[in-house]
Amino acid sequence: MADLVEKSKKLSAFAAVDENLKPDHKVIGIGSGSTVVYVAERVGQSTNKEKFVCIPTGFQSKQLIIDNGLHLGSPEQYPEIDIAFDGADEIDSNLSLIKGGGACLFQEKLVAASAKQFIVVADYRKDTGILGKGWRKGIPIEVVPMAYTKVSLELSKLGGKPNVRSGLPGKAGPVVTDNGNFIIDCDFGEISPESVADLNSKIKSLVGVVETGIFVGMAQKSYIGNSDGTISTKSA
Ligand SMILES: O=C(CO)[C@H](O)[C@H](O)COP(=O)(O)O
Repeated sequence: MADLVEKSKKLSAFAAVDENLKPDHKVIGIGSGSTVVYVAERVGQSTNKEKFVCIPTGFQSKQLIIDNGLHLGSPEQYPEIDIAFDGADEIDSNLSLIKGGGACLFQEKLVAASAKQFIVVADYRKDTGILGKGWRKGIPIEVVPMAYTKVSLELSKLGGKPNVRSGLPGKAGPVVTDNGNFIIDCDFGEISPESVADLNSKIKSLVGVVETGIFVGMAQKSYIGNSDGTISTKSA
């Protein structure tokens, strides 16, 4: 099972890079997580790799770029990105995503929003069609630390079950993001594809919320590695 999942991650990542990375691309967004490890590996195998500048979505992503011998850039230097690749925690039928399982959602959204093309790579477990169906930990929401109780209260009023993400066993107290903030995981149950944008706007409007892990209308194409060794693609 674990081997099948790993193979499908690699399959999706390699196919996404091979089919979408073009000779005229210069600035590439590299996401976070275990699937993107294979994206960075494939980009690093490119004969053109010297001319790429790669923009990370967090600390792990930065290390992947360096370890694969790629040039590192920053979002400040490159507000326009030719193409970005990233993983997802769940994907719905409209290519809306839950992201932030690795607590990198702010920079992931910044990079995706700066990219002309945003491609999602994932194994077959992520493609459930409905957000909240397979990913039961809740929507990751990055909040300014001093606002976490206020935001939690308001998320409850919106019908969610908020939970500040713990840093245990590695750290006593909450997870602290690369930006010095907390993550609230808020369970809203299953979210129909039609109501995702509205829920996202409501969460985003709460004072203290830096960004949500709901990505609506951002992914242009998904590459899903299936358990039988095939790949399914979908375009928005
Ligand atoms: O959003 C993310 C990190 O914040 C990741 O993209 C998401 O968690 C998917 O990770 P993986 O490829 O390991 O399943």
